[in-house]
Amino acid sequence: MRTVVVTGPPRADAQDVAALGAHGVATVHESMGRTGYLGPRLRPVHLGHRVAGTAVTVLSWPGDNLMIHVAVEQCRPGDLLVVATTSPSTDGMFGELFATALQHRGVRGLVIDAGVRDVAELGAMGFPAWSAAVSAQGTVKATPGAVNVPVTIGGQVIRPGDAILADDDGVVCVPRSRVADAVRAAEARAAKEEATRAAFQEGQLGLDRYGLRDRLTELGIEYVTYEQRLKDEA
Ligand SMILES: O=C([O-])CC(=O)C(=O)O
Ligand SMILES: [Mg+2]
Repeated sequence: MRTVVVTGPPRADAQDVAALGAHGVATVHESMGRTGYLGPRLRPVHLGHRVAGTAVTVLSWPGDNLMIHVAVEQCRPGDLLVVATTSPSTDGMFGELFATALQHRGVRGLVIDAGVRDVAELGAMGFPAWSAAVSAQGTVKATPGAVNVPVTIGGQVIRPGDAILADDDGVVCVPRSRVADAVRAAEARAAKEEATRAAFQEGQLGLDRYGLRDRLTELGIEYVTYEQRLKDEA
């Protein structure tokens, strides 16, 4: 593989990314037409974090974290490191030493389609990470890869500078050119959900609020009393 390190790619607008971070992953994913979600394999290493940042991408050989070291130098405050491997791997490519270096550079977190280790230390440092695995398996620093090229995780293409939002529900990628739109859409959805929440707190049913009773009729779903059901079964 040819080693490519792309320096200084344009990032999504910092204010838009900050506004995105006010919303949950599910809200943003839904409001973008159910796109961008990296899938359930990417799990939070620790619960309770919600971060939004701009992607610095890494394509690494499995079991080799050389390119993560290269990528650290490319990171700026507000970035979020996104690591993919050229073939599936669960090795523990990332731990508290990397997190220390990234924290020093103002990096908001890590998304890695492989393993992390030093889980207790990452928790104590408050460094947010989402990974496909937790693994103590050590790795080498030997093989070329790429930094700041498009990578694919969970079927989603992540380009350098895209906005990444991650929380307890997982990770969503918003293309750099769509972040402002995504914020507007998320705000609209959040307002709609706020009204729904208030209605549910008052006891309104989803069946009525969403007009689902007609749907049940269309689907031919019948209501039968328990007694009738017993008779029918007899
Ligand atoms: O050094 C490594 O290979 C990964 C690790 O454990 C760390 O970053 O602390
Ligand atoms: Mg370590």
